[in-house]
Amino acid sequence: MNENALTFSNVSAGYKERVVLDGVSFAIAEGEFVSLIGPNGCGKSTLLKTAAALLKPLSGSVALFGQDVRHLKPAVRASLLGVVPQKIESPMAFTVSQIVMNGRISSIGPWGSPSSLDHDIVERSMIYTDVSGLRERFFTELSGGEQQRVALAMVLAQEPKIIMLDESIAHLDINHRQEVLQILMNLNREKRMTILLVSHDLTLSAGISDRFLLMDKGSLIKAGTPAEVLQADLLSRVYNCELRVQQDPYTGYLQVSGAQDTLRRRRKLGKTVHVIAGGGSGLELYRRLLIEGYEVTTGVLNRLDSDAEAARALNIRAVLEQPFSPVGSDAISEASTMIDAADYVILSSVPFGSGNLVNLRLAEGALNSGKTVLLAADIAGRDYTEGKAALALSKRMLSAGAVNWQTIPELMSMLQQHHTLNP
Ligand SMILES: Nc1ncnc2c1ncn2[C@@H]1O[C@H](COP(=O)(O)OP(=O)(O)OP(=O)(O)O)[C@@H](O)[C@H]1O
Repeated sequence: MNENALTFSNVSAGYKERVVLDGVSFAIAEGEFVSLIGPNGCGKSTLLKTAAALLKPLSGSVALFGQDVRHLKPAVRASLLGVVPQKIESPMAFTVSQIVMNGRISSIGPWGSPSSLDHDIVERSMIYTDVSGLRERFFTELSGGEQQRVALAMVLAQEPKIIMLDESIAHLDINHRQEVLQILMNLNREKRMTILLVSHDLTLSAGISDRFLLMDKGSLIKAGTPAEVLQADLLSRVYNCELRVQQDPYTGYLQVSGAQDTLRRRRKLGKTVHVIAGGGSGLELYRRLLIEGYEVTTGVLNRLDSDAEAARALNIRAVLEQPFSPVGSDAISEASTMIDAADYVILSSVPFGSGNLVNLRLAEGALNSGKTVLLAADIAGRDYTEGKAALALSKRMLSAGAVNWQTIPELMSMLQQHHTLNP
């Protein structure tokens, strides 16, 4: 049976007041090649820093080959784990060969001098990563991709049992990326080196990984084979955009795409969407609708509402009412005119109270005049009106043909389908 190389047991970790990792548990067996994926800011680098004992867990524990990382002496830790960071800082004076020799420090010791074996290992690591031609150059004067290859050479020289790479191949050109991946795969297959690769290239990772770990907002939300994790619905939800997963007919590997054809669609669509929002619930909707090429109008909003500020910043026409006032008749008639000119009316997940219930009535009017109305689901938890009037109104609208939406990617594809069928 495989021993676990890395084990996270219910780990929470973060920075000062900010908790980033929230109860993360997983194990990576020795010899596995695992890709860690997830949107920007979800906590991937924080997870790596915690694994390398650069961050102390607030609770839970991290073990390397069964031993708590915090109890390992630095030299032992370096013999088990090497991390190639996103970016490495180096004092001006270090040359490439000095940096790579740093990888040997934990075995040489602070007062020792490199043996011929150390020199051989450094040489081999530089040859593997194609940096031996740069050996006398100062590290800080190298390009981003060259620096990444030197950082990898340094970690290879460390000869650890696990290598973790934090998007370290992102800056490499296509040739060097293939080479580095080949080196990692050879180390993995021939020397049973365990690899944990933080990656934003899901297709590339699908072709080389035994398993994926998918993170979102500090939690590990799915772990499994590429086929188990690379599910279009799941990825679209986590990355908050429309994604497609297909199998390459020649290699059988999974390919994740979507950006190109949505990009092609992103021109002016000649369709207007009126958004009923408030309290910040409209911001992401405005942003996504504009990017997709819709004309957007909004209201009625109170003047100091954060959605009113967002609409102004985005040049979105908005019907505004005085701060902290219920929606008055002038604003209602202005909003009705705006809604008449729109192709769709979308209600965000705005809370309803007596002051803005009229917005829901405006949407009902639009529905009754034949417009497509899409309501954010689960209004019950946001209904602060007397007698749950908003909930009753939304039920009536749903039975008259309004449609519920759950997530923004789902809403975007509903709109897309609708205007493909009704150009
Ligand atoms: N030194 C720090 N101090 C305070 N907050 C931090 C620090 N480093 C990261 N964070 C925050 O922790 C969260 C997770 O960051 P992290 O770098 O782990 O994300 P990530 O998934 O690696 O992102 P990316 O894909 O953009 O590299 C982010 O909200 C980030 O702003």
